[in-house]
Amino acid sequence: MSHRLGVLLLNLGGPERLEDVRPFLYNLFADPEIIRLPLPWLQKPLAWFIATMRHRRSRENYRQIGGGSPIRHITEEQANALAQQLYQTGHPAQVYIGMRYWHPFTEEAIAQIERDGVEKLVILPLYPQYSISTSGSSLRLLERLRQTGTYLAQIEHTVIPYWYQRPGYIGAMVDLIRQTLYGLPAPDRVHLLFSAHGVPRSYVDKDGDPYQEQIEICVELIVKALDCPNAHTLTYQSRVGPVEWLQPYTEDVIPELGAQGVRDLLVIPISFVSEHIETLQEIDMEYRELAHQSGIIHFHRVPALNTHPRFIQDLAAAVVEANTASSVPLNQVINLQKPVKIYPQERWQWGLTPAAEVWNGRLAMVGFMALLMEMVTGWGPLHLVGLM
Ligand SMILES: C=CC1=C(C)c2cc3[nH]c(cc4nc(cc5[nH]c(cc1n2)c(C)c5CCC(=O)O)C(CCC(=O)O)=C4C)c(C)c3C=C
Ligand SMILES: [Fe+2]
Ligand SMILES: [Fe+2]
Repeated sequence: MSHRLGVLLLNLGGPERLEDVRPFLYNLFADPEIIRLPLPWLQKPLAWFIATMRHRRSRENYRQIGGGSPIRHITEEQANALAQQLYQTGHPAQVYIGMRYWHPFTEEAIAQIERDGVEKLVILPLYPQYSISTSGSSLRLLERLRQTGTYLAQIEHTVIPYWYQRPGYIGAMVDLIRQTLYGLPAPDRVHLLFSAHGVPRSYVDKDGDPYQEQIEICVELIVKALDCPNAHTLTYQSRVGPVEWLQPYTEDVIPELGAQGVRDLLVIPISFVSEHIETLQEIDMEYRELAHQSGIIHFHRVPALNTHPRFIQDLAAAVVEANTASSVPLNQVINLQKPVKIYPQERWQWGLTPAAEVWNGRLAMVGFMALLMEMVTGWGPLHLVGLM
């Protein structure tokens, strides 16, 4: 029995034009998986506020990479390559893209899946490692869409929650690293710097986010398969906001390596599978400049996988395996992450516990004073701690 198969690729999305930056940032910060507030009613005003304060700086970064994010374009190429690979291996499927914070939105993808009459859906986040803030956020949105009775409720679905350990993906990464490394004039002098996107430390320590563990195992698998004598370090980049994120920070380690005498550095972005602002601007521009200031003479970066054939073949294989194995439903994936604490604010809403009341009072006062102060003076605690 053959079902009409669909594959839904999940990704973050990015602004396509400079005018999109502010509404994109609003969508991102309005997501409780990205900023976790104990008070649900503060989420949207705060998102508006941060988007308003941050968009100029963020827009300047997007301007430096040509006026918008390439993430949609590249994800579309990945979707086309995946559809072609599936077709050629005898598993024809329609491939859809559902972005979390920009077009094409996940809701739009589900509407198209309905129009096409897809009967079985394989859900594939384009994040190799699972984080509450990325795959978790998208899957939770889908689960909400399922529970509210959209077309998703009527069809069979299965989730591939992470795939950081798949030999095909590891092999594709090793291919790309070798290509870049052995294209350099003195490969044996090169220090390998694996740079993963960070998350707040509390996601891992308090909420059980498996992200850090998956990143660490992934890097070890790559290093083992790479089988070369070069020294390597794992760091975390792109910190936003006041709280502590996973350490060590990329921007601290680059000067340390320079001080230790490293002169040749190869940066390997590890949590992204397509080029986007954090590779093209943060690594290629900011970290390059930092490296040169730190005495590192030769600074290079391994390109993102994009449509690397071995990578696409492995995604196709993962889809076929998921489609033939017993299905992994959305609610099971989300529950699997126990004791992950997701949407704490929903819990706050239900119970007017003493703790909630104390926090309500306390935070309402402090929060509003701070917001007012910033709005009036343009300078306040949020500003100081670097969210903007
Ligand atoms: C594995 C990848 C990613 C993780 C983990 C992640 C967590 C995370 N991100 C922010 C804040 C921002 N992210 C932004 C853009 C952005 N982030 C990722 C990936 C991960 N984020 C991608 C692919 C993109 C899109 C890039 C593009 O090309 O457009 C932004 C906007 C850009 C900027 O202003 O710097 C913000 C802000 C948080 C707070 C977080 C974990 C809680
Ligand atoms: Fe991010
Ligand atoms: Fe980021």
